[in-house]
Amino acid sequence: MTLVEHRTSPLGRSISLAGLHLGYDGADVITDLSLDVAAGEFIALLGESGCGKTTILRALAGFVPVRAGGIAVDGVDMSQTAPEARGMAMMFQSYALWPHMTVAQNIGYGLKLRRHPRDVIRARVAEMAAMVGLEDLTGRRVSDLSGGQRQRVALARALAIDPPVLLLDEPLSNLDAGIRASMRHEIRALQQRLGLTTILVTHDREEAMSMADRIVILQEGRIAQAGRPEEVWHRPASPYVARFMGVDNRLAARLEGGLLCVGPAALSLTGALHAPQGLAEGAAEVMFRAETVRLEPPPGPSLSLAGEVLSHSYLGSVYRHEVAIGADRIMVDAPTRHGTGARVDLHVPATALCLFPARSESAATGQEAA
Ligand SMILES: Nc1ncnc2c1ncn2[C@@H]1O[C@H](COP(=O)(O)OP(=O)(O)OP(=O)(O)O)[C@@H](O)[C@H]1O
Repeated sequence: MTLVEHRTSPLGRSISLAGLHLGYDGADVITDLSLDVAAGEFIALLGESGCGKTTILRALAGFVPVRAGGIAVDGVDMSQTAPEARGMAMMFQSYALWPHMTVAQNIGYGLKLRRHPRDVIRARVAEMAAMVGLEDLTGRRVSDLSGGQRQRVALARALAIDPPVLLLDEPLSNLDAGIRASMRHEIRALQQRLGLTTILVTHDREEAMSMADRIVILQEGRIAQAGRPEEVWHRPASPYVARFMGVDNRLAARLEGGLLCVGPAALSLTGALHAPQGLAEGAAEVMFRAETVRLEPPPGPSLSLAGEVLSHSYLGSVYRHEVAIGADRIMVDAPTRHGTGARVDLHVPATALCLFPARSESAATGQEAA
């Protein structure tokens, strides 16, 4: 019987971060961060290097002291609780395995620290090794394993102590692209089967999108947006989030009399085009993805722009063109190649446009886009 079959209810606990301040020495890294995570939910913390993702994870695990605010698990404050009493297992980017120990010794390490009887440890190690597909390698030293196998040992070790909360710090960043893709699915499937509350730190958008129930995008220690992958993808709350989610094209615009105007082009601000609440008339900016631009008018309303191709490159399934729109430059994907100097009529479907107040970088942070 496996670990999973023993269980009648999900393991995961709810986590509540309230007004959290974290930092090192004099400087605050995280300021006034609040976030509620449901039991069994998979959250991805996504953000640029240095924005404080790992600091949040380490504070949850009890390795970074809380300066102000609280960390509650199932409603019980844990901010002063010792790391080993928090019911959380952390899997580090480096895996932090013992190279001189065998796979079995590494997987059983946390159980040994907790002074479980030998036969219990032996049984649990066998169960965990089987769960991550390493049952034939339990006697091998970790130093003689591949990157993907080490990653599985680290995951098995983290899960062996039966943690209600799993903290993953860039767990896949040392793996090559092929293994990374399959491990994403494996970890996600395992997390769902066990019902673990999981918080993943990553700077990889695709990883966050493919694994998490909810993505929390951090910007300089604050939450820029938290939402389902579909929400942050289609309705980024700010230009920062939009760029982070791959919305690379940005053009200056104006809002005038219910119209969105970009140069000579105009589009009615109704129906498919969502404008942030309270967006005033006057200067604005519009953002969209290269792959949403069409060279033929699409069926619904669209913003039509005239441009000149400056350069192109082949991405495999499409050609990416750099196109001049007046003094601006945008990227446009097309199935066929358009040569340098070609004049092109471009159409961006209204549904693909993200509209923001002009120079709204900080002002729009954390606000709803639609
Ligand atoms: N032990 C430490 N002492 C002092 N400053 C630290 C320490 N650890 C991290 N920092 C600083 O805190 C800030 C946030 O670091 P953190 O590791 O949380 O960022 P991150 O978003 O996880 O970055 P990355 O994606 O590069 O891992 C950075 O400016 C970093 O230099």
